[in-house]
Amino acid sequence: MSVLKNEDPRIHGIKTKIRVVPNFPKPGIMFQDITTLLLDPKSFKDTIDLFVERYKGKNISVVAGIEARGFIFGPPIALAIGAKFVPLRKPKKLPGDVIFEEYTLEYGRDRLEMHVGAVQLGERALVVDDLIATGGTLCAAMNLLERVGAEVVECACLIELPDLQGRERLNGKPLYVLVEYQ
Ligand SMILES: O=P(O)(O)OC[C@H]1O[C@H](OP(=O)(O)OP(=O)(O)O)[C@H](O)[C@@H]1O
Ligand SMILES: Nc1ncnc2[nH]cnc12
Repeated sequence: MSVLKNEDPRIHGIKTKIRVVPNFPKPGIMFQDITTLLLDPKSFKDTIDLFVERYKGKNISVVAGIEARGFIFGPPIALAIGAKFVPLRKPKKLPGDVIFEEYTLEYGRDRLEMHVGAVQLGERALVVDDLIATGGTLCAAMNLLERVGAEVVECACLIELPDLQGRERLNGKPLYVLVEYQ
């Protein structure tokens, strides 16, 4: 993990709680495991607090969380800033009418779906996930929101893998991350 100048002192604690598992789920992947962070209530709370401090008062009406790990961080952020939470789900999980976007991953292909009617024209949205790798997932999430006329204010992730240059797929949308893993 890199140490950034002037970074919030809580970030160091957060970094130490993320476990890196080599060769999972495939050879060559350095898997960033946030389940170890969740075992430490202080670091978990610090993570949520840092996002809430950034987004409170920014007039965000919807937090869109990406399945599965965006469902861990998105809802507490949404509650704390007074926004609704919209789950962006993997295929065939949502019971109502959906729109979908397909994308490629560091280790495969997938699709995200969103309920029609969950987000209205003109809403201000924050997209939340645990990690950006190639950026395909966040790009698909933003496309879903923009297709229904929402404004994506920012994407927020706990971890960025900068070597994979995922930011470049976000079409200039701002991305806020707490931790970079080189
Ligand atoms: O930037 P990208 O290359 O698109 O990759 C990032 C995505 O990969 C991981 O999820 P994964 O698809 O493994 O699903 P899971 O959370 O259901 O395990 C991670 O939680 C992000 O959602
Ligand atoms: N290296 C990684 N660790 C955890 N989740 C990921 N999603 C895509 N790449 C990942």
